[in-house]
Amino acid sequence: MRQLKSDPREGLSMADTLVSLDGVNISFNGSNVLEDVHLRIRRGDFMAILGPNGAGKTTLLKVILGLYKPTAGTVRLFGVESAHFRERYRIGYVPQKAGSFGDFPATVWEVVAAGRIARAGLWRRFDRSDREKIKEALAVLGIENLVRRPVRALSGGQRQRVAIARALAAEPELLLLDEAAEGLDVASEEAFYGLLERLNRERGVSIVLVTHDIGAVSRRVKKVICLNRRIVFAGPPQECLENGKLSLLYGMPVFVPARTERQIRKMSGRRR
Ligand SMILES: Nc1ncnc2c1ncn2[C@@H]1O[C@H](COP(=O)(O)OP(=O)(O)OP(=O)(O)O)[C@@H](O)[C@H]1O
Repeated sequence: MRQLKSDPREGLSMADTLVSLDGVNISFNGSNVLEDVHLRIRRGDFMAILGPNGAGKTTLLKVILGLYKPTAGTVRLFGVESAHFRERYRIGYVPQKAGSFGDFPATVWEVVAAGRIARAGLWRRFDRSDREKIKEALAVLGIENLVRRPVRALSGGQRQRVAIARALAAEPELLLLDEAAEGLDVASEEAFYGLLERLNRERGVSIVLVTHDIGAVSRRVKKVICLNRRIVFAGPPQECLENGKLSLLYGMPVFVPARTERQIRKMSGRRR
């Protein structure tokens, strides 16, 4: 296993670089979906990936997760080449429509406990520390009171929380979320992004989320990646909004209405 000690180009310790992609290409049926992607995800990052439909956002997450193998380029996870990386539990994933669960008959406890298997292993019984971590994940998401309920009987917002608690039960250092707020009403969406912000700030979980809603996330994320096969912009959200980068990304004028503090207070008030 090749373990890198430092990132010579940037003078940073690899301990701070959770994911690095260099010159990553991937193609399906002969057409390029990602081209020459260079990306660093660092400890403490809170990053949004934006881009039009079919831009390769989900593919990028799947490359990081090791689900897709790039046709060219290198992927390193926690300093280790992806093909040799064995500690997959360090990266949590909430896929698109993760909260749908269909008619799955499991309870909230069972679904969240299943997330712990990634860390505990399939062949070992849960010990006290596993159960504590499951309880903690439920508590962080504020769903301890739902443990006995079948997930299929929950609201969309509650199911999203279950999906995230399942990912958190494995104590990931990096959480990847793919359009996880889709289908939530505006107030639930605000609460959801607030929760991610707290996970990032208070628990030190690095977060990368794919979203179409720059308006909702721009106040919260520290960095925006604009992807359209290639990374066309990487920087602070304000710079992305001010310099017409989104219009370039989507190939048409884009106006992002910022939510005012008053609107947000009103929405939060409605939830109480
Ligand atoms: N396993 C696969 N086999 C073939 N083509 C694929 C596969 N996965 C993704 N693609 C193609 O790659 C392109 C990018 O897909 P991807 O899901 O990454 O886009 P996206 O930016 O997440 O889009 P959206 O915003 O619509 O979710 C699409 O044209 C898709 O059809």
